[in-house]
Amino acid sequence: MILNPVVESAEFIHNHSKHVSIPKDGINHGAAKIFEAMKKTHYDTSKWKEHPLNPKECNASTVDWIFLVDLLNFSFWSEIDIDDTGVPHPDRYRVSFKGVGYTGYWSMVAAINRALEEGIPITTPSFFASEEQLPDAEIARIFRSDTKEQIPLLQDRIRVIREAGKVLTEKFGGNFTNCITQAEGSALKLVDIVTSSFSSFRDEAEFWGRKVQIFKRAQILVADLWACFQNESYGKFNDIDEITMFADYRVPQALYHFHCLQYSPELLQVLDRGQMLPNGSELEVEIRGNSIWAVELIRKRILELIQEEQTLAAESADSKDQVPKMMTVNAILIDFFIWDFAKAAQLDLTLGQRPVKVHRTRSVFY
Ligand SMILES: Nc1nc2c(c(CN[C@H]3C=C[C@H](O)[C@@H]3O)cn2[C@@H]2O[C@H](COP(=O)(O)O)[C@@H](O)[C@H]2O)c(=O)[nH]1
Repeated sequence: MILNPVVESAEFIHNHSKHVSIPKDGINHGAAKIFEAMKKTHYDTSKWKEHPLNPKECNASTVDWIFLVDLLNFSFWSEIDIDDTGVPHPDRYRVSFKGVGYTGYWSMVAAINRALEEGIPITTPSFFASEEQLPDAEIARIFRSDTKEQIPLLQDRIRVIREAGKVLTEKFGGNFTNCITQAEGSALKLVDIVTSSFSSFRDEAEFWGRKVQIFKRAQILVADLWACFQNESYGKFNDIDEITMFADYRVPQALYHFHCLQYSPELLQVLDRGQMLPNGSELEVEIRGNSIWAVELIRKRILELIQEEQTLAAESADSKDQVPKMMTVNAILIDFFIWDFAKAAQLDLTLGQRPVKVHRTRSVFY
């Protein structure tokens, strides 16, 4: 059984952190709230297809779509929209698709869907590998904005697109489904194949003299396959529960809101001033590593709550009653739930009783 290096890294970061800590009472309180809300909304993998921009069909071309989306799933915070309240600043980067204007993560997805509607095979690796078929200027046009702010890190996006297209074409027969086949049903093996084959997915840092793995985009790539295909076909994994939360900049903000993270006064000042945190810096690694560790603790606590419920139900239910089916809860569903909650409640997160801004790091890793 392969162990997830990200779990071990997260615990190491947690145990060596000076500016970020995890209050135990916060975990118990947050886990109870999240568990109740997940039960109420029957939060499971079927939610993935509900978003208008996520594909409804699940086949090999959906795998291409998920690969490209998670290849580009990084760095959407705006230099213009500094309040970031969820009511988008009119000038921040925005892409309209089917009459709806999208900002943040969804703006990138909207741009890809718009290109496909325009008949551009943007998700085909042999196409996006080729500068002849797809010049840089055409990639810039595909990610064009409704407003004066352009998509962040456009040149890096072009670079990672070319690298991924080249590696898929030269090493994996031009198709990510071949990577999935090589993983032989193991989510962790697929994360390992992705992070060792594509440098833009190798999201790790030096911390206290050792390498720590975060692997946010590689893990969310596997998670999106699992959620889309609902543990069937290209999304079938026998160790999916080993995947951790995805250390972005939005979920840490929500975890702080849920009292599951505690920040030092110095760190709070850095965030409040909107100071840039370099990728791999001590403060940034502490935020990301403790976010992963906090979700591991939340998951453990939720599994205890489910166990308590099952025992109670078994004791009180007489023979004919059906003991309620234990819902699947893993770090992926907790993460997706928190992220969707954070987007829906962004106003409250930024203006609430414990307002904290997202940390500002420019990086291709998240
Ligand atoms: N931890 C975590 N990070 C996630 C996602 C997603 C998209 N997930 C959707 C797909 C399936 C789920 O059901 C969600 O509906 C994007 N991100 C990250 O957020 C940041 C963008 O934020 P903003 O600028 O506010 O849009 C950026 O770092 C991006 O990489 C997630 O799920 N978890």
